[in-house]
Parts: sequence; C-alpha cells; structure tokens
Amino acid sequence: MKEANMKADLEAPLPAGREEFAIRCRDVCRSYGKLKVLSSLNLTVPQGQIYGLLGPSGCGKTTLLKCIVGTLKISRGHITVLGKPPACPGHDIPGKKVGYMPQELALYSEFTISDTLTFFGRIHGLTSKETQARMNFLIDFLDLPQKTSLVRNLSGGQRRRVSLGAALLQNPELLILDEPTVGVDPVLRAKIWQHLVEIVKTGKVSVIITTHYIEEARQANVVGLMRHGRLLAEGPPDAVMKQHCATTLEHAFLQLCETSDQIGSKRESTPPEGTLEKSQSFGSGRDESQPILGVGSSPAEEGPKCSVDWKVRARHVLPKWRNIAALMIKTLVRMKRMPGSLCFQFLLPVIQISLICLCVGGDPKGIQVAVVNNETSPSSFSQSLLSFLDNSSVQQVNLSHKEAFEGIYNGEYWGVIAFGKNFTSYLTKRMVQRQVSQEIIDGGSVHAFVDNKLGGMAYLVALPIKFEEPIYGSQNTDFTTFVTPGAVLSITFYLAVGLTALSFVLERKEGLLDRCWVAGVSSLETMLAHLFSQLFVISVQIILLLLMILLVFKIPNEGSLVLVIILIVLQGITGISFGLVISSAIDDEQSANQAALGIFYPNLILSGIIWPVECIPYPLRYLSLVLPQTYASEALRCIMYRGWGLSRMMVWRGFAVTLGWNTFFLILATVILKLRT
Ligand SMILES: Nc1ncnc2c1ncn2[C@@H]1O[C@H](COP(=O)(O)OP(=O)(O)OP(=O)(O)O)[C@@H](O)[C@H]1O
Repeated sequence: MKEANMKADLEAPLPAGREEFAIRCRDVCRSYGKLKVLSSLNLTVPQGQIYGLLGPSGCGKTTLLKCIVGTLKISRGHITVLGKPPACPGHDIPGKKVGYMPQELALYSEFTISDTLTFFGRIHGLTSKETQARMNFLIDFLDLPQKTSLVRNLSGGQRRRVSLGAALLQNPELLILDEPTVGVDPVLRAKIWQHLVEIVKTGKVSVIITTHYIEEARQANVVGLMRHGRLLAEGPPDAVMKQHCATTLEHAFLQLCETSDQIGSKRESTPPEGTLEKSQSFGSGRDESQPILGVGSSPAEEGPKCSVDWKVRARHVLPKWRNIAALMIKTLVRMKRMPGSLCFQFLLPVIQISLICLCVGGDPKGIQVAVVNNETSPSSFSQSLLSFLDNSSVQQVNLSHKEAFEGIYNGEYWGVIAFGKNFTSYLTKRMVQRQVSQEIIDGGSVHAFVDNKLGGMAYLVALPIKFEEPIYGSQNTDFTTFVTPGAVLSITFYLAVGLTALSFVLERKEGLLDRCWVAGVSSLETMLAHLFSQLFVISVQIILLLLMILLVFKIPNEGSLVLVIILIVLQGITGISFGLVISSAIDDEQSANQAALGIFYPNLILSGIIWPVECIPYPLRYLSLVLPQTYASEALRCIMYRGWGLSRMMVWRGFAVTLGWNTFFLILATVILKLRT
C-alpha cells in the first residue's frame, strides 16, 4: 500500500509524460585515464522541467554535464539530448538550443558586459536589436552593473551573474547550469530560481542545474542525487524526502549515502565471486546503476542513432563565416583593450631586425692593438706601414715589448704588432737580394701575435685576397646581407609562434574553449579565426620589417617585392599554425612556453640562417633540409639578391616547402583540437 502511494507520488509531478524527456542518459560510463568517474549512470530530465543534480564535490556532476553537452565523449552507454545524441551533425546541441554555464567563469576579462553578450549573440545568430533587448533585460534581471563595465573589474558574484546571463541570452530550449548560484546573495538566488521556474512553465524549456545548496533544489521538479559517479536516487524532491521520512532534502541525501556505504562495505566483506556485473547489485538484488527511485526506462534500451545524409554532414563540417567573424571581432576587441601589448607586438620585430643589421656582420671598430716598434726613425718602413692601417678599426698603442705582452695576458689588447730594430734595412735586403738568410727574413717581417680567442676575424681582415667582381651582389656584400633574409623569416615565424602558442591554452583553462564549442563553434572555425586575426598582426609586423630593412638599412632587393611579401606572410602563417599545434596539444602555459622556446635555437642554427647549410655535417644537413625555414631562406635570398622569380627551382622550392608545412600544421592542430574537445 505504502509502495503504491509512493509510486503515485513519484509519477504525479511529471505531467509531460514519461516519453517526453529533454535528456536521457543510459548506462553512461566515463573515465579519466584509470579514474572511473561515471559508472553505468542513468538519468532522465523530463521535458519542460527543472532537474536539480545534487552530489558531493568530486562525484562527477561536471563530468556528466560535459558529456551531455558533448564536450566529453562517453566510453559506454548513450545520451539523448532533445531527441538526438549530442554533437550529431545537423543537431543544435551544441548550438543555439543549449545555454551552458560552466563551473569556471569562462568570460574574457578584457571584455565589457556588453562585449560579452554581443559576442555570444553573434555566435547564436541574434540580430543586434535582439541582443540589445535581451541584454537590457538580463542586466536588469541579474542586477548587473553598467554594461560598459569591464569583466575584470567586477566582483566574483557579478562575474558569475554575467556568465549566467551569457547562458540565458538566446532563450535556449535547454539550460545547463553548473553551480550558477555560487557566490550569489540569497535574494538574487531566489530571483534566479523564480526565473527558472517561470521559464519552464511554457513547457518548452528544460533546465538541469547543479548546486551545493541542497535545500534550494527543492524548487526543482526532479532531483537526482549522485555519489561516486552513480545516481543514488532520482525523483520529485517531496517524494525523495517522503521515502526516507526526512524533513529536508539534505537529510534524505545523508540517509541515501549511509545506505549506499553500508551496501558498499557489505559487498567488500563478501568474498569476491562471480563477475564485476554481479558485484554491482544493490541491496535486494537491485542493480546499483539504477536509481533507488527510478524514473524512465531500462538501461538496456537503445538510444537514437545519429544517421544524417551527406548534405547535412557536409554543412556541419563546413566552417560558418558568422562564427569566424564573431571570433575574429572578439580577438580584435581584446587587442584593442590591450594597446600596450599590441604596440609591443608591432615594434618587437623592428627592434630585432634593427639590432641584427646594426650588430651582426659589421667591421670591428676601435680594436686596441699594442705596437712594439723597435725602429725609431720617422722615415722607417715600419712607420709608413703603420700609417696605412685603418685607424678606425685598429687603435694603435705604442708600448715596449714587455708591456705589450703583459697587456695581452691581461686581456687589454687584441694583439701585438712588432717590428725589429733593423726592419727597414732587412726588408730592403729581402727585396733586392735573391737569397737571404733566415735572420734577414725574420728581421724583415712584421710579427703579429693575435689573441686567438678572437676567432679568425683578425686574420680574415688582413688576408691578402683579391676578390674579383662578384657574379651576384656587390663587391662590398657583407655578412649582414647574408643573414638578413633568413633573420626576417625567422623573426616573423617566431613572433607568430609566440602570438598563438598560448591562445588555446589560456582559453581552455578558463573554460572559454568549451563554452564557445557548446555555443556551436567548431574546431576548424576556432582555428581559422585565430589564423585570420593573427594574420592582421603579422601583416603590420611584416610591413614595418620591410620598411626597416629596405629603406633604413638599405638591404638590396633585386627581385619582385610581391614575391618577397608573399613568402614572408606564408612563413608567418607557418609560425601561426605551429603555435596552434602547440596550443591545441598542450594544457599548461609553462609547457607551451617551453615547447615554443625549445625549438627556437635548434631551428635557427639548422636552417642555414646564420651560417650556410653546406657547413653542417651530413646527417644534420638532411634534417636541416626538411625544416620550414631552410629552403625558404634560400628562396628569399635568391629573390632579393639574384632577382630570381618563381620559374627557378630554388625559389619555388622555398614556397612549396612553406605551403606544405602550413597545410600539415593546420590539419594537425584542427585534428588535435577536435580530439580534445
Ligand atoms: N580533466 C580531468 N582529468 C582527470 N581527472 C579529472 C578531470 N576532470 C575531473 N577529474 C576528476 O573527476 C572527478 C569528478 O570531477 P567533477 O568535476 O566531475 O566533479 P564534480 O562533482 O563536478 O565536483 P564539484 O562539485 O567540486 O565541481 C574528480 O575526482 C576529479 O578529480
């Protein structure tokens, strides 16, 4: 009799009928590595009702919500949301039918309240009039400050309310709210619940809400009590309390936990016999995966299949311009809000290339060289020779033999030039006599002692080589000219890597990536939007770089400027796409930074930017040739200094390798991001 009454109680508040449900989870399992978070979970959210999902911290509520919205894949079972599995092509889950408020704030801190709601409005395809109207309502309803207030200047509670506003914005059919009332004062909390009760009255909107304030869930139509990844009970709050003769939901929940623990310890004390399935039986033969107060059908039932024709599938895969535009505007607004960082991004390449042109490859200046001249006569050959030395490069310091060598050992001089006291007469003898003794040869020579730690530079400067007119370039082509094209590519590449390597890392951490994904933004759209908006930044950087090298440092360009620009832009895209790979694969900032910095030096050295590839030992040379910048640097040098075009293999090879890397990195980043969301 009691049982029959209870059944009637349970069924009474579900006017929509058992078949009408917004969400149905059957036999759902999900693990993080070896940690089993959801095990054979069954849950039903009736259509047009509020479902309060309750449970202690760490029991798997957020994980379940993520599986429901499709950001996490389940390892077993099936989930149906508004009639179809989540993430089924052509289904608006994820999309505008669902409003999702994640546990993290998931807001852009540089945005104002208005920017935030406008951004989500754009993604959901609302007109600016509709967004404006909803914004005014939400600001008033959620008691938010002025819409021009920056999110980063709001209090914790205000930020959570903005986050809730973003979930409510498009009047979704399904609201998934992960702890929306945390940090909200009791008056507003009551108002939020009142609003939820109000919106489900139409029967068209369903809500699933998690909360730590168990008692507030009494206002829900159905509650689900969750523990250790399972649903202990599911039913109308009054029925749950009644069944446990409890006056509060909290009390009922405690009793359920105790019962569950007792059964758990009983199971542990019985010897392990039979299969795992057998050990899951709950109480008197009941399956533990079934809630104590069951609602819905058996876990054995089949879920709906996601079968759609190829046209729907193709439309699902193709990126939507609306989403890309919304994401690009978002990035540009963020840049506008951080003018200092933007100026730094624009100026950094100019500073870097200027430093390379100024400091690398020039002739040494003001080198202090000790001169030991044992000849005293002003008309001696030694004086004449010394007067020919370039005094801007070499600063002569006349010293005695002892002082000069002491100076060398103390690191004061770069070298010693010494003349014997009979230098003039011995040199004359060497010139006029056919055969002379070793003593005359030595006495008639200039003796140079060089601090060899200087490297070969000092010798090279003095080498008696006569260079003929070069085939390409000019007689005074120097190391700077060799290095500059590779340096331009390298700077563009690394700045682009730096700009993008952290982009998803931070957004993923703050829950923004998931939120955008639930709003209907695909991985490809995210990728393309990043690519296009960063292209704007690197375009400005490239213009400034070229102005600097061509006009200020007068680096010659014999070839097509258009080809030069295209190649540098393509290398920038390689950098962006490589940054996107790092960003999609790595979760924390430190590792992403390490990955970006770690490849800098090896790539710089192996790409033949500083020293020609021909000098690299063979095994490493093969590695060098497949790197993104080796052939590209060579191609840029050929265009700029030889005036070659795309008909030459050395030029088109640079373009082909760059395009190949771009395609590879972009596909890789999209696949990784898709697999991880
Ligand atoms: N990305 C992850 N990798 C590994 N383990 C995770 C991950 N996310 C959650 N977990 C683990 O899964 C379990 C369930 O986490 P979940 O966030 O779903 O709990 P919750 O019920 O929402 O908790 P709370 O109420 O505190 O938010 C926890 O033990 C948590 O440590």
